[in-house]
Amino acid sequence: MFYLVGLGLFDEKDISLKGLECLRNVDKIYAEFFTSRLFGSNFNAIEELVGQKIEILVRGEVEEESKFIEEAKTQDVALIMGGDPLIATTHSDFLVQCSKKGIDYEVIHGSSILSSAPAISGLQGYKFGKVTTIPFPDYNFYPKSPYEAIEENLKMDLHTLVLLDIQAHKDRYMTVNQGLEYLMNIHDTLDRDGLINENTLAVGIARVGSKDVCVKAGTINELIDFDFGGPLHCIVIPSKLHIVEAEYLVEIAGANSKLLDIV
Ligand SMILES: C[S@@+](CC[C@H](N)C(=O)[O-])C[C@H]1O[C@@H](n2cnc3c(N)ncnc32)[C@H](O)[C@@H]1O
Repeated sequence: MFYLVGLGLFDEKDISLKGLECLRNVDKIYAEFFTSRLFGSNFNAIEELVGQKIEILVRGEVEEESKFIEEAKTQDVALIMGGDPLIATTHSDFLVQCSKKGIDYEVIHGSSILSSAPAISGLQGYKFGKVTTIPFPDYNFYPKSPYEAIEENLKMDLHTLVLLDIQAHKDRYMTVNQGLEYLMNIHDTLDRDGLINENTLAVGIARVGSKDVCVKAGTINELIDFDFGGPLHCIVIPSKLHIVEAEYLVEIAGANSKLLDIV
């Protein structure tokens, strides 16, 4: 049997009781931490909680080799990861592989950044459009697509959740500041008036799921040098606000109270 188990957002206490029961009973546990990571936990704490060793896999071992699927023919094997296993990851492919090979499987969901970041931003979940991710730029690689995705959402009065790149093998986790800088660099290269500029309202969010969660709203100009603290970070770019959303951003997320005059 093959189990896909989401660990949730921040530390080992975010594992559901169902997930914990499963992990205490399987023969083997593998982990991938390149799609997300629990920053409030260390690996030993998870091993101690589930009572057995866990093997961490790198991206190639997960996406190309998938040896855990073969092993699941004869044993109970679990693959664990941060967040929800089937949201913003390619892990649905493992279920397809299991189905084709006649291997039973079960998914144990975890809290996902895709619901928790919109929730803690105070904006209405059903008013979010396409999610986008800002990648770490590289030589000849600086895609405009994240900027354009936000623009498309803004044109339809939809908020945007912006995820930020993780390069776990290099221990690099993009910050809100780097993400906003990326958007401003794209803005500066446009030969037209882009919809996102330094006066655009943004919400920087850090460490969702922890007691130390940070939710700070302001213009890009105000947030670009703000210290959001340790990882993980993401950004929300709000579109047209309802008064209830604006009140939350002012009261909870420290936005300038002038926001209430313009909704
Ligand atoms: C690919 S997504 C994770 C998807 C995961 N399967 C899920 O359901 O949450 C990873 C990105 O989400 C954001 N993220 C994940 N957990 C976070 C957290 N606790 N606080 C803030 N941002 C987070 C970061 O931008 C990170 O790079």
